[in-house]
Amino acid sequence: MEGKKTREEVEKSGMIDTWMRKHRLIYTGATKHPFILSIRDGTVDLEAFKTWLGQDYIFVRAFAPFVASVLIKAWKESDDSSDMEVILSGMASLNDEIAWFKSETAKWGVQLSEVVPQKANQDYCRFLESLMSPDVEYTVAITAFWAIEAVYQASFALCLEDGSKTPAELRETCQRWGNDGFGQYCNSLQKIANRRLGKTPDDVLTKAEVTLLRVLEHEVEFWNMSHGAA
Ligand SMILES: Cc1ncc(CO)c(N)n1
Repeated sequence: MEGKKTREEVEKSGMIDTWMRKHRLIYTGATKHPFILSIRDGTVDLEAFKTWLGQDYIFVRAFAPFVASVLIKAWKESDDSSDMEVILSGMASLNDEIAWFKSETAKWGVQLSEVVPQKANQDYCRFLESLMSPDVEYTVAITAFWAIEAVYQASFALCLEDGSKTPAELRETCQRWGNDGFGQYCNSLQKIANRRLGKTPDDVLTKAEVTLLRVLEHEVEFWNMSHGAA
């Protein structure tokens, strides 16, 4: 029988892996959502895809300042100067991403000026804003940042696996988050989070775990906007 792991044992394997096992169900709910599975099996409703596209553009506009706030925390609090470069590379790709959203929405005939943020999106953006507060520890913020990116990486990578029937016109979208480079970037974020979580006091550790769960819940709700629970 497996006993409770000591703090020391958990640190060796990495807190993120431990939490992923512990919260497997909600993690799977966020990364293998019916909307993603519908892309993967080729049955996706293109109206649902367009809804996601317009809503995600709004999300990314709020996500960029959140990433900027993580950069500030890294600069002030990090014990490793290379953290900043990883976060900065993430900011640079967001610049690219915003341009991509503009051309992709134009391609699909989605009028960005007419997209109204839905409730799940508003809630998620408000949550991001709460994490931008200087009172939120760098360790908590970087854990959230990793989770937000990792959900998209895992979800879209699934649509590119052998045997997936992702429609040709959606492959570029899936590549954006499902490509190996983005996977490496998520691994770098995970390493930073693990390093920080390995030496954080218990109260901050608990805050980071709760924040991770909130991210996963918001991701599920976000997918639900386009597909499922109306
Ligand atoms: C909702 C959501 N989560 C994560 C990402 C990853 O950048 C995104 N673009 N949108």
